[in-house]
Amino acid sequence: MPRHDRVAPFLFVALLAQTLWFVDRIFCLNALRFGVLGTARIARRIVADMQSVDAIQVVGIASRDPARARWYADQYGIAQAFDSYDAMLASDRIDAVYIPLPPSLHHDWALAAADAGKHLIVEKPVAMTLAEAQAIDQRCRDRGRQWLDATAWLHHLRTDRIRQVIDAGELGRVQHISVACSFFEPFQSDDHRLKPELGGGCLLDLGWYAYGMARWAAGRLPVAIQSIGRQDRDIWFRTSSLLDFGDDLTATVNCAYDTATRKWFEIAGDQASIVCDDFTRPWPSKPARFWIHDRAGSVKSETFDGNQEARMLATFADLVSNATAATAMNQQALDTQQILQTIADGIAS
Ligand SMILES: NC(=O)C1=CN([C@@H]2O[C@H](COP(=O)(O)OP(=O)(O)OC[C@H]3O[C@@H](n4cnc5c(N)ncnc54)[C@H](OP(=O)(O)O)[C@@H]3O)[C@@H](O)[C@H]2O)C=CC1
Ligand SMILES: O=C1CO[C@H](CO)[C@@H](O)[C@@H]1O
Repeated sequence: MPRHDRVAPFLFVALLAQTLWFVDRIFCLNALRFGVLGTARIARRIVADMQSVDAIQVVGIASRDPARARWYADQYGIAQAFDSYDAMLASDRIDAVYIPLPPSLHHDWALAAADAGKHLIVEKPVAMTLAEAQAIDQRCRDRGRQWLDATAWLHHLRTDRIRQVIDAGELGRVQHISVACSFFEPFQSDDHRLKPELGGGCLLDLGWYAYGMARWAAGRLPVAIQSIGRQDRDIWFRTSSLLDFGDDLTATVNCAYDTATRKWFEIAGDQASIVCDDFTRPWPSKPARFWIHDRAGSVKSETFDGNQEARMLATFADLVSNATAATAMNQQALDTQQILQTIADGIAS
């Protein structure tokens, strides 16, 4: 056989593979097709982050108000505007939904999404109660759908590095965790954070980060919690808690709407402590960072690039494409919800 006859089939296959690769890149054939429920403020940022992830395509947005959905779609380059949340869930052009609704609506819409065969990313807090969060988890498992809470700091490269520092024993034996998250009064008019019926209050909002951070650092649920709190306008404006994780590990956690913006933690070991002053989201225009203070007083710092939201979204797309549940992340979310529930029940009684 002449040489070119032998080479031709290989050239053809290579050309075909390259063409398919280009078609896939241009038309995003394998991308996870996302729809967004509601026109939340946070969705503007997350939609932009979704649009930066190759494995994701934002194909629709739904609103209670069709004109608002249309405006939002035009403004943010989203192909389809849906006139209602139900219409979007009924669409077979949507594989997954992002749910940035007020907390009291997360449970019902997450169940509806899973029932409609959608994978889902639900904003924090996952739900109002542990029972609701567990129901979402169970329903997704029953329907073979993946879910994740949008707690982006857990996905930052910095967070992986902090875990490494702890696991490598650089802090020695970890004894105490301190966390504080706050900002001074929700300022948007009509903010769901100020409305008890929509799940308002600092405990579900900022407590999700603060108590969740303590659970993440400890790697388990506390065995006992003591809390005090202050309410204003029927919602939590401040809670402060002492958590006992057993085995001589404790934490103090504060979340509030009555102090200026704070988002810091310290994990203290018997050899050194690690301090981070912006763990929920890096301060604007600054690289993500932390400091390790050792017992001799020397300090070293590390900084990190990277977009935690984009990394979270890429992780989710990967989980869906591999049909793998986010088991550890889901457990972190359920445990966080359990801690918040215990605190709310404990202070209220
Ligand atoms: N991960 C993060 O960094 C952040 C997370 N969040 C979380 O995201 C969620 C949304 O917060 P945020 O962006 O402030 O929300 P917004 O108040 O800006 O928007 C919520 C959207 O929900 C829809 N909605 C449906 N029913 C109601 C209702 N009864 N009242 C009000 N809105 C309703 C509305 O869309 P429409 O009318 O178009 O249907 C509205 O635009 C919360 O769970 C919050 O905790 C918030 C900020 C940052
Ligand atoms: O999740 C969020 C990010 O942080 C904000 C405060 O700075 C919260 O209010 C919001 O709900």
